[in-house]
Amino acid sequence: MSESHVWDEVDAYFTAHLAPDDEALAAALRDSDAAGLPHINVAANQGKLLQLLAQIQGARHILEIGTLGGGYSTIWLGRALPADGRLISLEYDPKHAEVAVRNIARAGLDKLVEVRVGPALESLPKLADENPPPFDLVFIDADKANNPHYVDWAVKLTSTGSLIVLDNVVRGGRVTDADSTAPDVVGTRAAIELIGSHPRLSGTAIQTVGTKGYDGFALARVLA
Ligand SMILES: C[S@@+](CC[C@H](N)C(=O)[O-])C[C@H]1O[C@@H](n2cnc3c(N)ncnc32)[C@H](O)[C@@H]1O
Repeated sequence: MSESHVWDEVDAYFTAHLAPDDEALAAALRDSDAAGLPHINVAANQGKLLQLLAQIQGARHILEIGTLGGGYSTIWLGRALPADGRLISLEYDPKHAEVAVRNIARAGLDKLVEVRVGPALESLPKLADENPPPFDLVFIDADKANNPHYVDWAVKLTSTGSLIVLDNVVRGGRVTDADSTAPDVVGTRAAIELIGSHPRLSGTAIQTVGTKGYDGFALARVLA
């Protein structure tokens, strides 16, 4: 039996009052489960944070790297968009993408959201070749080893005032380990240090605790 923590109850309380799942979000998680996909989506109150950040940005163009099958964060973010907005979500695994596309359609977001299948480092240059309008918000939540490359691409595909959100930056505390050779730690450290030293980024990182355990995220604003 898994241990119960006080923060699980606190998250349940916050979520019930501030970020309850509706039918489309609950069904997305159910379908993702039924397809045997891992439970590595953001928590509901984190999804609501992403939605609020997109709304605060007045986002019309959102880029997500790492869709998963629920399309769960995608749905939270997609709901922040105006009717002429656009969200492009990049997903490596065709099975994840297939389940996500169904969930996104059930949430009524298929006109606004496009899931592109393939390794993000191949999808990103293709996307750049299309000369898209700058993305107002980029949510990075895929393979952590490539985090510095994703931050780099995010800077290229955004403009002054855009927001970059990088998820899961704590790595169970291992992010402090400069000697680590674990790809997720090395990638996350490189991304944090890139944000810290980049002349066009102003960022911070926050540790969190909740239903997803001990975790954290970084935010970076794109400067002129
Ligand atoms: C943590 S999950 C995304 C969770 C999702 N953002 C949510 O909160 O609902 C990470 C996803 O990134 C995908 N991924 C892993 N490596 C990738 C890559 N190189 N390019 C694109 N997607 C990748 C995985 O297949 C997985 O579906």
